[in-house]
Amino acid sequence: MRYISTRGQAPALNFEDVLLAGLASDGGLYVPENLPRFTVEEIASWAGLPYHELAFRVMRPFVAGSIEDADFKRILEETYGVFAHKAVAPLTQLGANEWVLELFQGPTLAFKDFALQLLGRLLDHVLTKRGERVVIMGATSGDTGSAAIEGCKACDNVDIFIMHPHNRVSEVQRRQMTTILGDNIHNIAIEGNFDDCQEMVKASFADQGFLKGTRLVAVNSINWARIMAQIVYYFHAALQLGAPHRSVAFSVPTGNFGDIFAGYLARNMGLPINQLIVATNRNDILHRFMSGNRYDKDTLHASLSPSMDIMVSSNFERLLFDLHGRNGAAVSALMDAFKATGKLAVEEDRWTEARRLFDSLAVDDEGTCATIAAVHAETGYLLDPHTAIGVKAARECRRSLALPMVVLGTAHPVKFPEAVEKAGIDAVPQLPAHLADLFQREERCTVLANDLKTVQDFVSAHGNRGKPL
Ligand SMILES: Cc1ncc(COP(=O)(O)O)c(C=O)c1O
Ligand SMILES: N[C@@H](CCOP(=O)(O)O)C(=O)O
Repeated sequence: MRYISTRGQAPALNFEDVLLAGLASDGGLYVPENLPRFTVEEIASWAGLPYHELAFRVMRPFVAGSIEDADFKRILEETYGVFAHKAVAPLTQLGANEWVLELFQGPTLAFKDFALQLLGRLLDHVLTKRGERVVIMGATSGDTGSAAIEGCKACDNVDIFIMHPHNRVSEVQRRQMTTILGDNIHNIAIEGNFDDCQEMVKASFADQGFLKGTRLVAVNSINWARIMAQIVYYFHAALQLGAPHRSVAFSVPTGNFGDIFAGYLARNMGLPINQLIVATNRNDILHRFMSGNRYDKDTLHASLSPSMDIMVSSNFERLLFDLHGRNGAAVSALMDAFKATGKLAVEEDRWTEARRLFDSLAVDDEGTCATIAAVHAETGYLLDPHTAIGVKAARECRRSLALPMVVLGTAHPVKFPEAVEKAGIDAVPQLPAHLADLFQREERCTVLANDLKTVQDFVSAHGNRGKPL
């Protein structure tokens, strides 16, 4: 499998090189040159497989030629073996034909574990084979950071730098990152917002002089391997609900557009998905695009669903690439114009094409709390604020009551006690046993100004097991 850039100018890479990358050298994102497509018979034959075996079948075409089958099988079994639930991603029924896919059974209690526990193991495998050390720089609004640190903490060949917006992640999220101590783990609180952190990661890929020759790797969803691993659970959920002989709809709490883009790819690989709902909080640039063809930058607001406090949505570019007939020059021109003006719209027929599959809704904090409270009263089930936004959007935007609607349960409510309390629910859940002493653990974190050079100087001063590069 070869991977090409959405901007058409960077060299094509194989899976191993795309895993060890981030943004392409032309500023674009890597996508598979040709997407595998499975037949109805093939998909049907996967019903009932354990999660890691399904994962092998769905992802094998993407890694073939770079990772040996036997190694990949072993890595997948190890990755999903650490999840708390034996189904890995259990489905819980909320209402009539309405389900939550619990993606928070991994070690850091959010959907990021599905890709990042795998990414850490794949990096370890490839870097050990090559005898190469790398630096990772990642931006997090709360969940990617802890999952990436957990996934990479045992990798001898990695120094990982995670930037989060200072005071804009929940306390549980912050402690999940800052209490993992190791001389190759570096938490940075940036005096800015998530977009500032993400922009610094992207700018660092464009100019890597500060790394003095050490390779830079991404753990955010700009890294193709993140998206690849997230495709699997769409198959896992849909197969349990009658696919491929029946269509299924998904409502996806959305920020960087990575998770829902994985659903879009699952559909293009043959899974019958009839609707994808983009569920955002009040940071609603994607809802404004889906509902009115306006992708215009706005002020980034802090909300009760902090992981989705994102404005510039990385993976939207991957959708634009497909909407423009995979024409890199057209995407490059659009992205240049967006950088200059902060605004983007596409031709009417391309937007109509997107609307055939996607619907959207923006839900404010009040609507989020009301949904947590209503679902708790109806069923006793406690939603986290991100999943609550997905449920609200599913209920408002659903096209067919006859088809199953699956809401991606992207995080465990224990990570967001503030939203649970604001929803009027007293019984805030307990941290699971492996995190029970989280509030007693020592924290290590450096606060830095919202300034690229300051951050890059910090990375070059600590990028070799805490010592200078
Ligand atoms: C809990 C949670 N829900 C939803 C999202 C949005 O996912 P995506 O950025 O892939 O759109 C995120 C972070 O990205 C998250 O951490
Ligand atoms: N919500 C994310 C933001 C980063 O998104 P990513 O999927 O591109 O890593 C987070 O929790 O950090």
